[in-house]
Amino acid sequence: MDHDRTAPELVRNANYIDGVWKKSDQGRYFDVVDPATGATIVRVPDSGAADARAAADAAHEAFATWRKVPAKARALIIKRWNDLVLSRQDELGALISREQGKPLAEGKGEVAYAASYIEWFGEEATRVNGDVIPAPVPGRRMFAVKEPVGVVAAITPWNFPAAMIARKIAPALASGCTVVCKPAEDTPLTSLALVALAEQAGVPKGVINVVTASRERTPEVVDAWLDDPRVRKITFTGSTPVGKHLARRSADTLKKLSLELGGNAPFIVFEDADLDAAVEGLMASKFRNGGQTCVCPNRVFVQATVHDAFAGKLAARVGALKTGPATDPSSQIGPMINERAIEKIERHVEDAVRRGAKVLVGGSRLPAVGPNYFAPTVLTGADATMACSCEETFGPVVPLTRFENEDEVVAAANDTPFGLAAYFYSRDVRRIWRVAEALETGIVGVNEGALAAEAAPFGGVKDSGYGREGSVHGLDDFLHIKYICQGQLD
Ligand SMILES: NC(=O)C1=CN([C@@H]2O[C@H](COP(=O)(O)OP(=O)(O)OC[C@H]3O[C@@H](n4cnc5c(N)ncnc54)[C@H](OP(=O)(O)O)[C@@H]3O)[C@@H](O)[C@H]2O)C=CC1
Ligand SMILES: O=C(O)CCCC(=O)O
Repeated sequence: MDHDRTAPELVRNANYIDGVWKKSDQGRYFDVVDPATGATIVRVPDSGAADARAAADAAHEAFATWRKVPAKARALIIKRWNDLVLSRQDELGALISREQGKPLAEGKGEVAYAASYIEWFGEEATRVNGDVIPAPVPGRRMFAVKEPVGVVAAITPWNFPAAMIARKIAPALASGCTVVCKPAEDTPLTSLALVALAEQAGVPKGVINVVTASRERTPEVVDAWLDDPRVRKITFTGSTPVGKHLARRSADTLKKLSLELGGNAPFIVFEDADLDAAVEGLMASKFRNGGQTCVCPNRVFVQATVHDAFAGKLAARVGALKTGPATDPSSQIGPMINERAIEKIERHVEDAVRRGAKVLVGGSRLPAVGPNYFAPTVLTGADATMACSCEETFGPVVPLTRFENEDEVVAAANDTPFGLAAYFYSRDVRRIWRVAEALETGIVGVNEGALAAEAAPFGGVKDSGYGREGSVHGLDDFLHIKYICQGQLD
């Protein structure tokens, strides 16, 4: 690490298994690369099946004792973890920005966001209440108690390397589960740093285990967990094809699954909207993490009567965005995560233009800024035949589609296999409830572009997955319900 101030104790280059920092069984490593420059930051273990099994062994053994630690004691450890994370916000923010590319303010913001989930689930740990059920016959006592499911495998993406770890590992710890985790190839360092802080906070050995792997070896690691009947749950955030693969491969051991998968969020601007507020909301939601967020608007529908006014205001804002590395505090859009991401964005823009869309702003790579940069882009004349309307672009591209009426736009918004988030702007209260109820998504933003909050249930429907993270529902998937029935004693 050259240009940031992250202390060496937070920049780990080892797996963490059974409370020990160790290299992989085979002694292999892979490079973690700075997406802004392509330079190697550090090398971490390229693990395989033996490392995955060792992690599962440790998690299984630790489960026997961790599940019995009183909820209040677990909550105190989680609270200490939260305090340590917040006390290192600047360093962790710099590390996130370094390996993931998001601007420094967003990197630090993600640390606070991650900590909010840790704090939340620390508090929720003490509220895992059961039921006393009225018995249908005299003398009988009936109870429903909640128990941790067991070892949980957390497979996390690169776009929010801290927040995704926090909102998977914190509820697991809170409910009494133990964890094996495999972070994305592109961003293992933040996960390892968070786990180093969990260790300092007093999380006992074996309760959290992290195994890093390159894209090539990831299936070997995850398959070892999928085949292991001791792993009782998978919590995954990432692409829909990988999520479906995990669901199929979990069938033989009937694991519980939480799948937070891709989106194709519609953002609808009705003619009765406050156009300036709609532009603000779109800027906040679309350009968060450079457009690499599963709840980012992917299709923007604007009613014909206000289309040109909205497009003009939006183009002015998007054209003024500053693209550059996290080392420059004025950067608002960082590099995309890797060459594959840039290629997908470029393919979507080229396809849209070939099918008749017009580039209002941007439209191409920015090689003068660096290898993985794409200009913030606004397209007009987008339609449902274009790749940018059917697939998640995951980049800073806003395709505008003109619409005439409410029925037409709701049908278009729902015309996708995905169902994670949707947004619309309107000042008509009757329309607000009608449209919010008609949209087939797990999350709806009404006159609001920034929806994220630890107290809110986050998750989708249809091909965007199932299960909810955060909120009072966020522990449900880590628990099962046991019915205890006591008969009459003489
Ligand atoms: N819902 C969301 O927040 C996210 C959505 N996406 C969508 O997916 C697209 C592709 O991104 P990508 O990073 O390739 O997403 P992936 O779904 O491939 O990666 C997410 C996680 O799954 C792991 N993984 C990949 N293949 C397997 C496998 N066969 N078995 C088990 N685990 C696996 C990855 O490991 P490794 O990194 O080592 O391959 C990573 O930890 C994006 O453009 C975006 O559209 C991506 C990330 C997050
Ligand atoms: O799945 C993602 O893209 C990360 C979650 C973003 C959020 O919490 O808003």
